[in-house]
Amino acid sequence: MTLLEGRGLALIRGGRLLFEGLDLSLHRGGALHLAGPNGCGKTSLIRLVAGLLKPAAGKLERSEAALADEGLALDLDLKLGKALAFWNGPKLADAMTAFGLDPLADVPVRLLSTGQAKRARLARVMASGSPLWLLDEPVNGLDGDGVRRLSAAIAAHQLAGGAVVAASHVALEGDWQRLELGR
Ligand SMILES: Nc1ncnc2c1ncn2[C@@H]1O[C@H](COP(=O)(O)OP(=O)(O)OP(=O)(O)O)[C@@H](O)[C@H]1O
Repeated sequence: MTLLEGRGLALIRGGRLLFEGLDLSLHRGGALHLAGPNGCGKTSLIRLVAGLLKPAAGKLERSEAALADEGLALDLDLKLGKALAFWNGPKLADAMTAFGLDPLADVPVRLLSTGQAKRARLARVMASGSPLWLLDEPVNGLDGDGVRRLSAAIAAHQLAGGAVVAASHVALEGDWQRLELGR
């Protein structure tokens, strides 16, 4: 079953054509790595897939999706466990454990370190139970343990029939289709 299908996509930002005639297709268990130089449009494409930007041309269909980007989307004044619970994700407990966040459940979000906050963003996506994960630079800020946890979470998600789109400057563990933008 297809979780993401884009045909003939074009995107203009700041008056500049970032891409056109772009086709995307992702099935259950699939993983798509968006690569390319700074400014080529990786984040913009993730945001387009998330529905936050409109294509100038083309058609996009997708399943329910969850996005982890630079925005934290968590209440800074709440304890992490409460802040994540706000999203009512069906897999919250599993997601907190998967990203090693259980010991931080009572720490206010505003006190989290960069890497801890990154783990929280990723846990929010996993907790959502959404079949399609959209991850913008998911490895940035993670330590080795965090990267391993992310790889394991992605592999388990794929095995369960989910799919992932990730924009990343670094190679990601596992079997990814690669889409090079900016060529
Ligand atoms: N809000 C905005 N308004 C206008 N132009 C924007 C906006 N955000 C980004 N752009 C432009 O869109 C282009 C693509 O940016 P984008 O962030 O998608 O690139 P990227 O491939 O993710 O880059 P990086 O590798 O640096 O993260 C850039 O030229 C950027 O200046």
